[in-house]
Amino acid sequence: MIEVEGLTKRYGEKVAVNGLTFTVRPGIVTGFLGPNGAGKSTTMRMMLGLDRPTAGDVRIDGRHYARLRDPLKYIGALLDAKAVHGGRTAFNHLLCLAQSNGIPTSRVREVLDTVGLTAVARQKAKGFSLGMGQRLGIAGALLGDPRILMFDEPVNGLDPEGIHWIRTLMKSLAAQGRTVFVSSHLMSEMALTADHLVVIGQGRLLADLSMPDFIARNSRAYIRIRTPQPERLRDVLHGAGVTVVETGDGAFEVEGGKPEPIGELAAEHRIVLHELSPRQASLEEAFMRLTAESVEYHSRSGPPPQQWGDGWRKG
Ligand SMILES: Nc1ncnc2c1ncn2[C@@H]1O[C@H](COP(=O)(O)OP(=O)(O)OP(=O)(O)O)[C@@H](O)[C@H]1O
Repeated sequence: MIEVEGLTKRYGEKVAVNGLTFTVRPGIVTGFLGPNGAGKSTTMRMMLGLDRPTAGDVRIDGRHYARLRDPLKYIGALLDAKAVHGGRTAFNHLLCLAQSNGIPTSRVREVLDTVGLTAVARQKAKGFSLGMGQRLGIAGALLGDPRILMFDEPVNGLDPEGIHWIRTLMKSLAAQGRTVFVSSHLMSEMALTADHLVVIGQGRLLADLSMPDFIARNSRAYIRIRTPQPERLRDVLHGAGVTVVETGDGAFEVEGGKPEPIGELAAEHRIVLHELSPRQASLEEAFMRLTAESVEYHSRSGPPPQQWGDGWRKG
């Protein structure tokens, strides 16, 4: 179990992590979600004693990281897959880690086998692909057979086979009763992997709830309508007590309900409809709504300005 209480980290004026309190429980995969710059990596670094909190506390199975003897036996982490001495072979990299943590050499062979790197164990890590590097980092996390595992953005840059492999691995580690904590900025990925979600934005806790609860609260059902007579339709629906919301792309949305009565009302008033479709908001949309206020680096929505890309015509 990982217990986080009032965890805060300031870098000068910047508050990277702001009074976080939550618990990561064993037996399930807990997804740690937040937009870029939300404070996920900083939180994970403090959990591992790599950064000192400005305030607050983290306990690993009841103890501070610094108090753990042979910490790799309690908690294994993949923070940065590139943090490997490139001149070392995969085997030697793991052997160094094992020897400094009182772990037998036989375990090095076991974890190489688990992550599928046995055939390249004697190759230097600098020649590894991104996926192989990620597998080597995971082998390091598994080395001490720890009860707690932590992965920072483990699927970044991986191909579908690699993503599937990591997802299956995380679920099986949780099924063995281990605590699995995994960060991502992609809701779609977490929806397939996590049983529980901790969502942060600008260092603050935004949600701490089970995946089914997140889905129940956020997968909003609505009806999307497009018409060439928007004013008339708005008035008719308004008159019938239906609340419509304009989406900004010329369409309307009506929360909940069924499309049939709306189609019938439109027909009764001879209003042409170009679209009348029941929709379900995706979890990605729900996540973006939840974190919208706290996104640090907004991109423009919509198409780029007209003048972009016109330069080549004049040349
Ligand atoms: N050493 C540092 N010095 C100053 N500011 C920092 C430092 N480390 C992180 N920050 C700032 O703290 C905030 C949180 O960063 P962090 O890397 O923890 O976010 P994140 O959620 O992991 O983001 P990402 O998904 O982009 O990796 C960011 O605004 C970042 O610029």
